[in-house]
Amino acid sequence: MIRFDHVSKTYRGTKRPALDSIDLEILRGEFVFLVGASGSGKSSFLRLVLKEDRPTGGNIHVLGQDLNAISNRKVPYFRRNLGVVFQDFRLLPGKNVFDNVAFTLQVIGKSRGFIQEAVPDVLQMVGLAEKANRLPHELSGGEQQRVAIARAVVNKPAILLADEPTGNLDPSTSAGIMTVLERINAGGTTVVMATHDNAIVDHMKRRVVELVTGQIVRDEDQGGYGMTAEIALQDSGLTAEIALSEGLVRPTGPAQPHTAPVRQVPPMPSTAATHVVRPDEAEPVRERVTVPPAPEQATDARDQAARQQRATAQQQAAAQQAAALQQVRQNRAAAAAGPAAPAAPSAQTPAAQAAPPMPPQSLAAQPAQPDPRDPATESLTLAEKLGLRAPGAAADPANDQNVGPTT
Ligand SMILES: Nc1ncnc2c1ncn2[C@@H]1O[C@H](COP(=O)(O)OP(=O)(O)OP(=O)(O)O)[C@@H](O)[C@H]1O
Repeated sequence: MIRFDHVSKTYRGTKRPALDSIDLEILRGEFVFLVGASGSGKSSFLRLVLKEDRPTGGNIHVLGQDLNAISNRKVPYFRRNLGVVFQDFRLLPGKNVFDNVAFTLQVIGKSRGFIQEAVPDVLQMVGLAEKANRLPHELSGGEQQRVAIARAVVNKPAILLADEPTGNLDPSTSAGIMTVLERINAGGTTVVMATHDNAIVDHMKRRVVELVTGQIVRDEDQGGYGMTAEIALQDSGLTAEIALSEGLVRPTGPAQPHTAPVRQVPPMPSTAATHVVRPDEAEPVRERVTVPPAPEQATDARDQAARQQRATAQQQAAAQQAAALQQVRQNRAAAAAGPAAPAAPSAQTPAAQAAPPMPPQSLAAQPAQPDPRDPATESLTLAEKLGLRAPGAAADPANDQNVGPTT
């Protein structure tokens, strides 16, 4: 469904790659959390999947297509298979809920009849059937995000990419959003979600892929948020090499075959739920959701072997990770206290002992660098970013489509 082979991305004017030889395979029906400190490469990963950007090395396949082989002209058609949700909702302020969702379908030329049927269906699924006539500013943040999700999935994409969809929401509203995303995933849509929300990741127990300075340092079934993801890179000087050498994470090899079963979850109530649905609480979904055919199949045997391998490695790594993290924190505290208070030796982890303490000066070595964004991408309209219209293509004056730039 999504396959990265040795994929690297180095932005113009930067030396360090944002993504550094990534190998990863995500199969149909999976729900994958992408975690990692700020600047670790999560959004870059999502942008590459969306073909919003080009890798500087390696190959990406999405839905069986080699992204290098898709011409710019065909990108909007490719993107119709993908839904995207952002932290900041990106709704059209002058359009009501119904029209915000219908917008996607209008742009790709769906009939009025189809729209009249599909939009209420999807609004029902996200629990907003009663609010179809509201304007975005008349909705709560969680409701606005559900409109954005409805818009992203109304065309029944095979893949939903979500970049910190709960980033602006309180915990209980976030839980409601996750219920919606689980429901969408249960309908067969593969969900890849970049997040800093440790509570959600820990609670949902889904596959977790962790990035440190552009490298995958952890790929774990039913994983938790993890420890390295809690440490802001700018604050720690942590790199993938340090994380690996200190045993904070276990090394990962090339992409492993992996299959996640598609689960069924209950229908959404008309108000946001404050409870994240767990697999063992699942009931059949009522909404009409298209399950796209699997472009590739992993065998049960391969899947089991991969899961077994991960489970064993996770158990072995767990104790080591805890000890190593404690050592890193001790080292940082000691370094912050200055030379009069050297780091206390610890018998817990040899690797952690061998590693140099991380002084606060290292923070300056990796400042947050909001490097200039690619002007070509920045100038895209919302319709173009959603992949609904080819970049530069004429907007339909009958519809309010010529919006954006949106960032
Ligand atoms: N268009 C760009 N031009 C130059 N550098 C960029 C660009 N986009 C991202 N970067 C850099 O690439 C690295 C990875 O950024 P990315 O946005 O992928 O990280 P992230 O994990 O999504 O961070 P956050 O959690 O803060 O959103 C960072 O060092 C960032 O400054």
